[in-house]
Amino acid sequence: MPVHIVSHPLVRHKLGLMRKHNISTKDFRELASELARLLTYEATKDLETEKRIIQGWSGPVEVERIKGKKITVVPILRAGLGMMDGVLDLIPSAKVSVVGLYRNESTLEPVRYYLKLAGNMHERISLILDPMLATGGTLVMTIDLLKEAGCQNIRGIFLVAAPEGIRRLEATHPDVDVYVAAVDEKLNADGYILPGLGDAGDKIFGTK
Ligand SMILES: O=P(O)(O)OC[C@H]1O[C@H](OP(=O)(O)OP(=O)(O)O)[C@H](O)[C@@H]1O
Ligand SMILES: O=c1cc[nH]c(=O)[nH]1
Ligand SMILES: [Mg+2]
Repeated sequence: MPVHIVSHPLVRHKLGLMRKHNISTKDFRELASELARLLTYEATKDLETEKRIIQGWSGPVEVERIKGKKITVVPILRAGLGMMDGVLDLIPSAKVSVVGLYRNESTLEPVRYYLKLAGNMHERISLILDPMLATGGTLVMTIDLLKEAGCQNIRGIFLVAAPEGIRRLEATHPDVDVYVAAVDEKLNADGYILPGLGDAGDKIFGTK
């Protein structure tokens, strides 16, 4: 199943705080980062580990470490940057691949303006970060770019998703799993999620 709704009480509580009208930039930013950290915990729970023996304080001890593919974190500019610190808290050695896309306000189609991916993408797990999955156009274009670069293991972390975006993801990239704090009701005529969070980029960067 490509959509995982993370319903931990801390996630539900923090998302509820983010929905408040007139929330401050500071609070919105802090909560976006905290939620990203919690969602990362879920999005990485199937990573394989391998056993090895190390010298512990009382002698040799068997420990585990993450095996195989390395993770690259993929924030989608701008708003995805607001989730990056929380994710890197848990995966501090991850390489960062930056995808710059904005949504054309009239057509709602994504427009690409920047791309800088880590090397050897075929060896990596991509963890896409964006607070909002609305029509899904931005996510689909990002996955297209990652697959073109050779990445075969892609997952995404979003704070809020719309059913429309999830349907589009399932139709185009059913191999990609997404982890979300909530799936909201629908999109409005301007392509904003209802009840949603409003414009997440503006709220994280304090622009209007
Ligand atoms: O699913 P979609 O319909 O494509 O919409 C979602 C995209 O829209 C927002 O970005 P926006 O274009 O506002 O850019 P910003 O992050 O610079 O504010 C959001 O952060 C997603 O990237
Ligand atoms: O609800 C939405 C939809 C797209 N982008 C946002 O920031 N919010
Ligand atoms: Mg925006």
